[in-house]
Amino acid sequence: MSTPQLVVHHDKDLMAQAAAARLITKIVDAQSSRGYASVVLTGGRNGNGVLAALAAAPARDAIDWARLDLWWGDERFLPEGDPERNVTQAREALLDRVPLDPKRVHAMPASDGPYGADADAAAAGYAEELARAAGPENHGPVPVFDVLMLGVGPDTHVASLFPELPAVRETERTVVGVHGAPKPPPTRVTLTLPAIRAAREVWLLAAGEDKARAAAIALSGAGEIQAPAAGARGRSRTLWLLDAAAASQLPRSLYPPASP
Ligand SMILES: O=C1O[C@H](COP(=O)(O)O)[C@@H](O)[C@H](O)[C@H]1O
Repeated sequence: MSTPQLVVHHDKDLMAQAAAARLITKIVDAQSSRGYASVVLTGGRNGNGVLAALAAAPARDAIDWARLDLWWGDERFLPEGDPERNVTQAREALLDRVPLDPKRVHAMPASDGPYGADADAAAAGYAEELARAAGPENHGPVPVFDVLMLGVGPDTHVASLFPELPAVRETERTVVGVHGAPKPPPTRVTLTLPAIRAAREVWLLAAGEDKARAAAIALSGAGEIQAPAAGARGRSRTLWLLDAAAASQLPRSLYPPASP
């Protein structure tokens, strides 16, 4: 697993634009070398900020949208179309504006979907979908994602892995149902740390003052059960993309100081 690297941008808009530019390059590179790219989206303010910046970037047309697989790191287990669902927000920010192949858009099940209100069954169904997409070259039950993005919550949660809850302790399954989440809605579906760690690159997004404590805790040696963001690592790269406000409580030794 890779050691976290940090990039600190001036403010959250710049952070979102820079992350979007970085994502375009990654997707185009993967499509050029392998024919397709595979990206895991996150919900939350920072994740949706990156998607909105991508929608506004002229270079977005460099992406072959029909050869892009989209997955989700977690979902709020609510009815289809609910405005709080991560996929609904992603559609609004970007997905409805680009020519994706609907078969490659792998939304997590809704609470009125094929598994009804059973979040554990929905999680098992999504795990099967991931396993079906994993080729023999992937050596595991999930495809090797090119980039997996995670918004960092003020309590250090990533995806729907909240401190001390059972989901963050999961070591076998790739997707689990979450019950009693401290942030609404209480019922969710999430990738687990083993699934997250299958990604080539994991990008943690943290912008805003309310993320400063979480970033400092996760990057200062906390355990992943107490601070799930600390356990989110990519195989070849773990990148924290922050703005100055979110980086304000980090020890200066963790990133180079800004130029005068
Ligand atoms: O509920 C969620 O929260 C986190 C972080 O969201 P933010 O608004 O505090 O940035 C998000 O990453 C996750 O996908 C989402 O379900």
